[in-house]
Amino acid sequence: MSLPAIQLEHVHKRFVLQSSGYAGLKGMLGALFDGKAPEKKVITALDDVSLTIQKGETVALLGRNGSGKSTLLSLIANVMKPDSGAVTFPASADPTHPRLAPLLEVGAGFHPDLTGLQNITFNGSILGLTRAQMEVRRDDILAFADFDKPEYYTMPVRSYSSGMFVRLGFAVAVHTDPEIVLVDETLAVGDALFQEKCLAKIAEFQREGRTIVVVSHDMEAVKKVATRAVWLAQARVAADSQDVAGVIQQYLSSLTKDHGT
Ligand SMILES: Nc1ncnc2c1ncn2[C@@H]1O[C@H](COP(=O)(O)OP(=O)(O)OP(=O)(O)O)[C@@H](O)[C@H]1O
Repeated sequence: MSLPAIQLEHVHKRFVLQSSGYAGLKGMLGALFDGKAPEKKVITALDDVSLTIQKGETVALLGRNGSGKSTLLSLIANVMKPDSGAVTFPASADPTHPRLAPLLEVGAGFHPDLTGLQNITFNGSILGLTRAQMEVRRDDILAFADFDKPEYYTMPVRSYSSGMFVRLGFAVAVHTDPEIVLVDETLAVGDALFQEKCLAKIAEFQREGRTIVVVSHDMEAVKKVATRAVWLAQARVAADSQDVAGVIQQYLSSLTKDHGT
């Protein structure tokens, strides 16, 4: 049996919110005058979640708003740490830092004052590739982003439209030879044509046997692309199976039950 691509073991994640009725300085002063400490609200986003994802699987995370899907993606993307438990990547050459394409907040690693061209190497280095590796990919990245005007390359990215920004961010992320691809479907990238191109790229990643984790509320899309579905409910895994249609059915019937119909 080969080593898993992603392993989550007994992962817990909580968020602590300070709530004093007022936010910021006003809240602190209010609390001082009232003589009361601000109240704390603890939100459990993930509660003892264990998952083993094999190389080449396309896993869809399903669940209602607030069930913990984005938190789970952020932990895999290493933008957040679990409070306890472990997230590792045993099949990767570096089991703590695999090559990831986090298609979550694309362009988040761009420096606003650098040009598009400079950001390709800058963002690439954040995603684990050398300058030389990014330079080889540069023309493909610019073509993928539909940057057909040379002035786009030399403008600082702070003057890009939001569409140009995410197109370049997406193009860089998908050209980093990722072992693991993380997709948040709420990411609306570019126009309909560009979205089609993104979906085609994800299908290519699947054919190449890369590991994909996708968060989606679009059950038809999940049925088409996922090889396994994980339903999160109230911060825990409620169902996990390669019978994707079966997990969707369980999830959807829980929604109808909750609405009393
Ligand atoms: N940075 C944060 N600070 C405080 N609470 C947070 C933070 N991020 C998430 N939460 C809380 O953790 C819980 C899980 O949130 P998460 O975004 O993971 O859910 P989700 O399933 O992705 O929801 P959605 O379908 O709406 O995107 C929610 O109650 C949310 O309010």
